[in-house]
Amino acid sequence: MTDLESFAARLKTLSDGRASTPRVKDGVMTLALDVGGLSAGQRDAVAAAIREGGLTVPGVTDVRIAMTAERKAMRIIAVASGKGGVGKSTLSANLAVALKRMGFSVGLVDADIYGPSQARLMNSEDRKPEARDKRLIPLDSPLGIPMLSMAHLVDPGKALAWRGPMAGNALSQLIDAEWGSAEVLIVDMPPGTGDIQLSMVQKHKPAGAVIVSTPQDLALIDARRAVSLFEQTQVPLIGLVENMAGYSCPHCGGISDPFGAGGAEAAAAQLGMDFLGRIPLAIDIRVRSDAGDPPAAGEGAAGQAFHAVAQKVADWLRA
Ligand SMILES: Nc1ncnc2c1ncn2[C@@H]1O[C@H](COP(=O)(O)OP(=O)(O)OP(=O)(O)O)[C@@H](O)[C@H]1O
Repeated sequence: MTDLESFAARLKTLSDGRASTPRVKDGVMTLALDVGGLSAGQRDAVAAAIREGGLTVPGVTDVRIAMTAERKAMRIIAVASGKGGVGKSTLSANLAVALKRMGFSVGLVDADIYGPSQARLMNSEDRKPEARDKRLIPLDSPLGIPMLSMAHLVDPGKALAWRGPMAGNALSQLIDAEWGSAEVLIVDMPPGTGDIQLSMVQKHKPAGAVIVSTPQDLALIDARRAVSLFEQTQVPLIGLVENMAGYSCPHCGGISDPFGAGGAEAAAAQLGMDFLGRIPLAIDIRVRSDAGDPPAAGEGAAGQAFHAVAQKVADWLRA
């Protein structure tokens, strides 16, 4: 076996079968690398390993890699609620995880500029993204979902006192980052229906919106406001998710409905929207979210509820 042949055999492992057979001419090694489905970080790591390996082949002085990928246009899904604290971030994280498990190439943006929580939910705190050609490179979270949050850019616990345009610019930097081959970008929107939300929707034109609400009347009134923001901007509504529905007492097993029952499904029907499902109010969801371990990564009851919602979103994406 020649040195080049033995490198070609090693290349299979180095590139996970993504590289073509290398050719060498006048000391220059050339090969093609399929980077479809890889994040920018993964792509750079594979290319660096190939380059390093290629230069060990006697006579090779340069390694040129042509990266190829079947690029699909990335579709933004905005996850929104009229009011804060209803579980929009929890749903966004779990939706991203569940869609990835279904085979979608997913990215996640925490657009909640003033109260970012995705770094905690996805266990990627204390990390800083790099930038290339003035574009941010998303971080690879432990579950393999590239993501960006304001929490990665500012010191934890430091309050942001930004006016609308500054916050809007920061948000655009997160959305316009180097998302590589991500086909779906889940954007956890800031709560409310003000200027920041409107500018984001007008500028980045989400392919669809998922609205989250608790079954409570007040939350539903706010959810209607979010619906109207997307209707006014002609963003298709994928559907409504009812979060914190039906609490199962871990002691007696009885089910209670602290925020009422069935309100969100009725509201979805009134608004002519699809109802995407119900996520129970469960201690497990709160505990796992705080621990950076999204329930959708597992098989438990809470995970199943998120998977059922994600399945409807996947059907919408494929339709
Ligand atoms: N179904 C649920 N069961 C139990 N706890 C939940 C559930 N959904 C969310 N929580 C908890 O409620 C709190 C608020 O959730 P989350 O941060 O997702 O809401 P949010 O709408 O994104 O809030 P904000 O607008 O402030 O960012 C978190 O502590 C979260 O763990």
